[in-house]
Amino acid sequence: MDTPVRQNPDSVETNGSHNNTTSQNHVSEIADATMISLVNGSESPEDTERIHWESGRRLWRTVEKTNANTITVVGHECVKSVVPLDLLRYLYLPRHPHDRYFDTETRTLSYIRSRSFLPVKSLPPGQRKRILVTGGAGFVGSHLVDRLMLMGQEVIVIDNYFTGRKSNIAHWIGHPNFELIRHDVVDPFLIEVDQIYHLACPASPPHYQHNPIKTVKTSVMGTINMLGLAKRVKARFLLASTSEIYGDPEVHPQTETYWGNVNPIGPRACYDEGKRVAETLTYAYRHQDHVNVRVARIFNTYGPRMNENDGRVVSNFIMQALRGEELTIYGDGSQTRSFQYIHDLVDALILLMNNDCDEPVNLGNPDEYTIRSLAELVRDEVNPDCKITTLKATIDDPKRRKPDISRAEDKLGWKPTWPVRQGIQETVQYFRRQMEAGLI
Ligand SMILES: O=c1ccn([C@@H]2O[C@H](COP(=O)(O)OP(=O)(O)O[C@H]3OC[C@@H](O)[C@H](O)[C@H]3O)[C@@H](O)[C@H]2O)c(=O)[nH]1
Repeated sequence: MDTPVRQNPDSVETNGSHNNTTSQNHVSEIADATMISLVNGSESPEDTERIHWESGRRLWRTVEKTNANTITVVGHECVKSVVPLDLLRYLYLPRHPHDRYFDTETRTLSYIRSRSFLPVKSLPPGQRKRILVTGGAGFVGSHLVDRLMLMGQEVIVIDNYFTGRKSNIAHWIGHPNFELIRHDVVDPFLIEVDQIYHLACPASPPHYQHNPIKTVKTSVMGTINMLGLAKRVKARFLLASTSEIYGDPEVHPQTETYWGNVNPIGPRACYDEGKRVAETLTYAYRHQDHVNVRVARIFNTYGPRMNENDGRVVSNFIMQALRGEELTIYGDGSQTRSFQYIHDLVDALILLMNNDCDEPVNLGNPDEYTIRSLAELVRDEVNPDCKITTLKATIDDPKRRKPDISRAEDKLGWKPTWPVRQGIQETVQYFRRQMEAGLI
């Protein structure tokens, strides 16, 4: 049951568990089309994918990969969340930022109004849902929004931009299926919707510890407000909970039946206990008021659109390596985490929302790494000359963390498909391009 922790990053294979190969033979030639090249993983010409994009119409083709393990689509047919990866990458990994131009001489940014939107599925009215995503401008929220939009759903985002950014979802502003509202979930909010993905809350330890009272308020009052809304409009409610509810776990790997080991007065308590209460509230509304609820316990997740100054380990290491700085390990680096790529999480969130399972479900990648081995992996990928240094350990830092995902496998038919190295490569590409574009 307990598989070995990765010590040597070279042992990370791009093993072929990913299904996702697809062939698109739909080729169109448009003389004046703007061409966007999207490159998957290696930048060899055979691996190039191209989108032809013209006046609101996307006419596209992908070149079949020579490597059968390459991921070219994400999502699950049973919930109609399947989307070609190149479309998503167009949104978070454009060769050139499509809505802005940075003048390096004057250091000014010119924003260009988008000419057109990526095509979204046209769903019959009976199938199209109105979906509220709280925290939809954040890292996880914005990827979820992209997927829901491409699936043809009607999406309403509320965000107070404490850690979220308008630029994460700017590409949908003005779309008839999309609405963006600046709102803090601590205050009540009324709207007619069918589903609520409740993600709003700072998730990185430095961010949630910055104002612990506000973090508790966000978790508790925000969740009460959204559950109250779900009750009133009879919407299905999904809570983004966290592996942090297990605290510094004494059970390894962590199953959903484990009650956790949380210091209630430590610096992490505002988040850990806040989310524990959020879960308590969710099941209280289920039992007392028959609200239809789902609870996702999200383990460490990384990917493009993390804030460069987020403070979490993956973005810290990548930014340090890109800047040629020392990679900072807190403590001796023997603590472990299991890292899941963002697309795997979005797949699972949509599956869970549309599944009958109303028990908490762990969502994470069980591939466990020591923090030191992660530092070595990032260093080797980005800049082998970088040094790795150790700093003081943080208080109450969990020593080991790894999800038992049997319930997700069993109930949702889901398991992660992105190997860590591959996700890291794509995240590095993202941050590199953000730097090149002068955005960070
Ligand atoms: O620069 C750094 C940053 C972090 N770390 C260490 O790396 C490990 C992971 O730290 P992170 O801040 O990325 O994430 P944590 O696991 O502590 O918390 C996370 O848990 C799960 C999610 O719900 C949240 O995103 C977040 O709270 C910790 O041991 C931390 O001390 C470093 O060694 N160096």
